[in-house]
This record gives sequence, structure tokens and C-alpha cells, in this order.
Amino acid sequence: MTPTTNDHAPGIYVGPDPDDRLEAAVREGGGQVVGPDEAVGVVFHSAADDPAESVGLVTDRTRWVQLPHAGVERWTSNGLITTDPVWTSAAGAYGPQVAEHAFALMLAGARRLQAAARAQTWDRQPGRMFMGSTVALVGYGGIGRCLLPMLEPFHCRVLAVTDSGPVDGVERTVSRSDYRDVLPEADYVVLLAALTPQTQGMIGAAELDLMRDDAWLINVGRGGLIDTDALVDALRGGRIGGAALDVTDPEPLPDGHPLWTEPNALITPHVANPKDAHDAALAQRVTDNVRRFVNGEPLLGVIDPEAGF
Ligand SMILES: NC(=O)C1=CN([C@@H]2O[C@H](COP(=O)(O)OP(=O)(O)OC[C@H]3O[C@@H](n4cnc5c(N)ncnc54)[C@H](O)[C@@H]3O)[C@@H](O)[C@H]2O)C=CC1
Ligand SMILES: O=C(O)C(=O)COP(=O)(O)O
Repeated sequence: MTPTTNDHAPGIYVGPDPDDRLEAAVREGGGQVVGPDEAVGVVFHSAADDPAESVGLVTDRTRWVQLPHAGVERWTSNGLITTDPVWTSAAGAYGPQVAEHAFALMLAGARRLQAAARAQTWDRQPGRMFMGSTVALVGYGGIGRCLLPMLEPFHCRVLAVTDSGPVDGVERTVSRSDYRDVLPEADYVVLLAALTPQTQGMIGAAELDLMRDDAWLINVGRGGLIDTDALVDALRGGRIGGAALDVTDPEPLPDGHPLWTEPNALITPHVANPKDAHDAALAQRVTDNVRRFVNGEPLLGVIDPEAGF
């Protein structure tokens, strides 16, 4: 650890294990790296996987805690998030890589890549064009904002579910409580919402029935947004076109689970945020937020304990 020369820089603890890259990110933002007892800021890196254990590192001196995840349901559901100290997530920081993965899953569904990869025989069943599709973005946060411009060259008609008002470049915006309205229209329903008590199981049997029978359900948010048993039934009954999921419930998806073998299901094992891209984006978020903390400016990704994200 290189000692900082500025004694007035706020003390930030990076833990629970040392992490050279994040310590460098703290110094880059104008903080100094200190032990947990002296720290006014705490930065947890991706190894901080046990909320209950990690929360013991937050002390009476702590004024700010940075989590490494965009989705923080494991922390909010334990009631560990407060407004004092303020807690921040990495919401939005992983937008480019996760949006790219969501885009890949849509194209794979359109072009039947999951079927071709499994076929092992010259079975010439064509896919379809993605160009000109109707895409519903269910949740419009950091990932949604990165996905929208990727759809533009494909001349997609985009519907967005958000309570933040009309979105530029989107044909129609509906409020969160009306999200079911977009389901019958979409060729691709893309789940990008945080997992909260309101969004848990938001896609169940009734919502799958609202979807077109050739529509694909894409999930890069959290597995718990979908009722998995209802999805398996809908796929078996041909009630939707297919499902491409980077996140599942349960997760990890156990070997032998029906989703592994459903012909129109495509599973990637929570890899939308590759490690190199994750680490670089988290370091940048830490630098940005330390700089804001030093300057008394609003932090990025402040978690609302009531809303759950
Ligand atoms: N597959 C992966 O590797 C990754 C998954 N994620 C997941 O994606 C989620 C979104 O990430 P970001 O866009 O960065 O976070 P974000 O916090 O910027 O966006 C979350 C969005 O959820 C929306 N939302 C909340 N309640 C809703 C409701 N009832 N109906 C519709 N939308 C609702 C919010 O309006 C917000 O726009 C995260 O919460 C996380 O669970 C994030 C990063 C990587
Ligand atoms: O940040 C998130 O919410 C993610 O899903 C990214 O993956 P992780 O939870 O860091 O393994």
C-alpha cells in the first residue's frame, strides 16, 4: 500500500480482504486507505459475499458504504441498508456489458442459435430477422439506458417500463404498475428491473399468457423476477417462443433442471458481467464516488432502503 501524502484525505477501508486495484481507485479519487477502525468510508469488493459478516466492518465512524453489486436484494432484504450511514450500490456501473449480453440473448433467440447448437444434424429450421422487432424494456435503469441505443440501428420499436417519465427514443413509456400492458405487444420482453418485494415473481403464469406465442423472454436482472415453474410450463405448452436467461431461480440452476433441456430455453450462468469488465467498472465507480465523497457531492447509486434498490 502506498501511503498518501494528504493527511486531510478521508480514510476509506477496502475489505474484507485487501484489493490493490480498489485501493488504487480510492487514492485516485482523493481518499486514503486505512483500517476498518479509522475509516469513514467502507468499500466492499466482490468477495464481500456474506452480508451479515461484512456488516460487522461498518462502525460508528462510518458515514458511507459502497457495495460491489448492482443488485442489492440480499442486503436490503436483511434490513442491513440504512440512510445514515448512506449505502451505495454499483447500479448502472455494469450497464454496457450487461446490455451487450441482453442483446446477444435476443439475437440468439431470433436466429434459433440455441436449437442449432444442440441439433448435431443438418436440420434447416430458419430463425427470423431481429431487425424491426418490438422490444419491451421492463425496468429502465443503467442497463436499459445502455441497451436502448444498441437497438436503434436495428430499427426496433421500443416500449419502456419506468416511473421516471417519457424516455427519448422510446415509442411508449408505461408506469411500473402498468407493466403488463407491454407484454402482448413485444417480440422480446427484456427484464432489467431490480429484485424487490414488488418485482418478485412479476412474470408468472398470467403474465406469460399475456405474451405472444412467438415472443422471447430475456432475463439479465434477477432469477426471482420470474416464476420458474410457470415458465417451464409455458415453454412446454408452446405458449411463448422461448426464454434466454442469464439469471435463474434457483441459482445456480441445478444439473438436471428442465430448463437445461427445454428446446427453446437458453441459459447462461450469470456471466453477463465478465470479471475484467466488472473489475474495471467497479474501480471507476469507486474513484467517482470517493471523489464525490471528498467534495461533498451527491454519490452515485445511493440505495433507498424503502424501495429496495
Ligand atoms: N446478470 C448480471 O450479471 C447483472 C445483473 N444485474 C441486475 O440488473 C438489475 C438492474 O441493473 P442496473 O440497470 O444497473 O440498476 P438500476 O438500479 O440502474 O436499475 C434498476 C431498475 O429497476 C427498476 N425497477 C424497480 N422496481 C421496478 C418495478 N416494480 N417495475 C419495473 N421496474 C422496476 C427501476 O426503475 C430501475 O430503473 C440489478 O438490480 C441487478 O439485479 C446487474 C448487473 C449485472
Ligand atoms: O452486480 C450485480 O448485481 C451482478 O449481478 C453482477 O454479478 P455479481 O453479483 O457481482 O456476481
